[in-house]
Amino acid sequence: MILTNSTGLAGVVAGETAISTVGKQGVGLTYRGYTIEDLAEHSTFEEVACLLIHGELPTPAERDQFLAKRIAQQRLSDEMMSFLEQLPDTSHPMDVLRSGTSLLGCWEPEHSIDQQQRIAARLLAVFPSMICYWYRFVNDRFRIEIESEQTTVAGHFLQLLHSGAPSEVDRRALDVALILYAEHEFNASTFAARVTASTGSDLYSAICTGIGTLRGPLHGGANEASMKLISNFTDPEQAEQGVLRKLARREKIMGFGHRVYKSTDPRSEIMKRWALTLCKQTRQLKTYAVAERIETVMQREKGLFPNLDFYSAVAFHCLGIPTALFTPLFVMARTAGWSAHVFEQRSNNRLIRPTANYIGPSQRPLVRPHQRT
Ligand SMILES: CC(=O)SCCNC(=O)CCNC(=O)[C@H](O)C(C)(C)COP(=O)(O)OP(=O)(O)OC[C@H]1O[C@@H](n2cnc3c(N)ncnc32)[C@H](O)[C@@H]1OP(=O)(O)O
Ligand SMILES: O=C([O-])CC(=O)C(=O)O
Repeated sequence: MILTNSTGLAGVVAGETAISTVGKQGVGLTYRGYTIEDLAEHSTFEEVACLLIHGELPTPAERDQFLAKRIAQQRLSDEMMSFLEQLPDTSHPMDVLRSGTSLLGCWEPEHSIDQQQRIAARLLAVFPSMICYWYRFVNDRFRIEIESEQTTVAGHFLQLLHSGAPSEVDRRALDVALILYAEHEFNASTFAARVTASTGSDLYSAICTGIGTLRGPLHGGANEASMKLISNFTDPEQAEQGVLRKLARREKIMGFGHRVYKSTDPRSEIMKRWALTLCKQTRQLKTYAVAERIETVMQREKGLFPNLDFYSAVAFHCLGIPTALFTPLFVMARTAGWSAHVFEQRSNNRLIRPTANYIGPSQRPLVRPHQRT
């Protein structure tokens, strides 16, 4: 038996993948051999989703076909809209997506593995409709029109949220964020989704597992926590003092550090440039200055660098996206990666079931209820 004392499975190789490489020798990220820098510069989220799900970048004809199908796949059934309207106003948006996914699994079940790619495409297309329909209903008491001429996740999401077509800069900024969020090897939510898939379960269940695991602040929830932190400060000096106080109390600063990357998260550098563009455009350079000062303090005091969640929070904020929808955006992107991993797990499956090092009491006689004191 191989025994590891690594808490949190840090550094443990738990399987093989041909989908992405994260931090080989501590740096860099590739999706199926393409660098994240190239994909963020020259590709779109829909192309990246095809790359992850089908294994190769689409030809222009395949891409157009994928986009054309999206319009129908974005639709919400009357039953789904009625369900979303009945959820409590206080629901956590991640619970809305997780519950919506479960229900879709009841209405459009996966009967056979041949349907897996169609279901992944449907989930990618329907998530912006689902979350925006619910959000606008709860906050504006308004039933939005789900039809939009937007053929991309980024465009559709922004159009439904703001009731108007986004500018090209805004749409592209969100598109790039989705590319960066789409896939990340054996991160906690993807690994959890693979465990679910390894039992022979359906794709909807694996995606629900991913959503539930992503929600926590140590993983996807960090983008919302980062924004809450940044919003506490009105200027860089105040931010420096606030972060120093938190560090003195041994509190974690969300949006910093990473399990695999050791000196930088390559996605953060790309997102930081977009955050600056958007802060300039919306005249929120104070917010950018606060974020940059937090980065400086974290580097100086802890040697820690921002991960993707930190500057994504600034960019999403400038796009007028409510903080509560930041982690759902992560879901919209990561569904591509989760799906690719489920397909890969299924293609060469063996039940994922490690063993534990028992540290409880040694065997002992049962004490009957009347003898217990
Ligand atoms: C897209 C993503 O999901 S990226 C991750 C998003 N999550 C966050 O941003 C949450 C904040 N960051 C963290 O909690 C961690 O850095 C993680 C969860 C990302 C990685 O965790 P691990 O590899 O388990 O590192 P761990 O939490 O053990 O930290 C190691 C040391 O660095 C410190 N540290 C790590 N991250 C931070 C942080 N953000 N703020 C302050 N200290 C930190 C820890 O306190 C610990 O210090 P100690 O050894 O003195 O106790
Ligand atoms: O890889 C991780 O542990 C977390 C992360 O950055 C991601 O899932 O994008």
